[in-house]
Amino acid sequence: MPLQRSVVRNFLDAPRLTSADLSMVFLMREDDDTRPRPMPTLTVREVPETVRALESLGVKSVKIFAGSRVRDARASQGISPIGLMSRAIAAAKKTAPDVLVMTETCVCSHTDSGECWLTDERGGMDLSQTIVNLTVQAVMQADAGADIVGPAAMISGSVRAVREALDSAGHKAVGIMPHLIFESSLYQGYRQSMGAVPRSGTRAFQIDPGRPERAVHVAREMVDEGADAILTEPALHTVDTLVHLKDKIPVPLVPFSVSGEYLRLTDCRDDGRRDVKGLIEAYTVLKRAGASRVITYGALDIARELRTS
Ligand SMILES: NCc1[nH]cc(CCC(=O)O)c1CC(=O)O
Ligand SMILES: [Zn+2]
Repeated sequence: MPLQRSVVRNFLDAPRLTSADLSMVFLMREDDDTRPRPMPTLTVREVPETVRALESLGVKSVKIFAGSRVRDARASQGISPIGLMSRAIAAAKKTAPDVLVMTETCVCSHTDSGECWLTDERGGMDLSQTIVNLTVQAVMQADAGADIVGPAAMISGSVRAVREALDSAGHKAVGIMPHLIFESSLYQGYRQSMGAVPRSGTRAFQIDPGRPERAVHVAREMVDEGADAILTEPALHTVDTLVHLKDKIPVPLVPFSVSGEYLRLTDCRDDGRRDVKGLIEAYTVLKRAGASRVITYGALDIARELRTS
């Protein structure tokens, strides 16, 4: 029977997108680094006011990405306890202890090659040393106050190694949400902004979009290794996988709406902000599809928009 009476219709309405569904992305830069970038960035000094604005609008979590100015084959600055990542985490946590802080845990913003892996003396992939770097990074991020770390290199065994390292460092309460990444052209804005363009031109371990069964395999492996949740990216291009995985794996799925999605689905407004209505529509789809949360560069502007609409 058609639902004509609006009181009945409203009663049965699906839940709408709210600001609590969203996680805000911070791409960090140093104060004196004014190089123009395709994506919005943030300095540590700007973290407190931004976190306060997010919290007051109901956005309860942030995901932080940060690189190093000095880069080498070993990503040695990536594990610095006084690096940009540590300072950003500490600034957010000091301002608002109840705002959940997630991080990216990867070497591509710390290597001179822009690759998500370290090289050995002969220039080859050194996966075991890459994993060591990731474990040290994860502990350093947890020491600074991170609630959930995010191994993003898609290296088999890295989630387990990070779990073991966090546990032995006394960070049993810190969660792990690894990135499940499909190959895509939508990462350019991010890579250019972070100086993380891979020298080889590709990311060795990302999922070939023609092989979705591989995503299921990798997701299972991540859960077996100790993942508490899984981040999928790009968000819209993996919505089929999200729906599929929801019945297959026992952890929450959190799409990451990447730089290319932000740049393509928003419009410039007269007041300098971006029109985020297209993002709101897209994330409503993700919520319907079963996303537990959505990580997005638009969280602050969407929260403002939802408040007034
Ligand atoms: N290190 C993996 C990583 N971390 C963040 C992004 C992309 C995020 C975005 O585009 O917003 C990627 C993918 C990649 O560089 O291949
Ligand atoms: Zn990486």
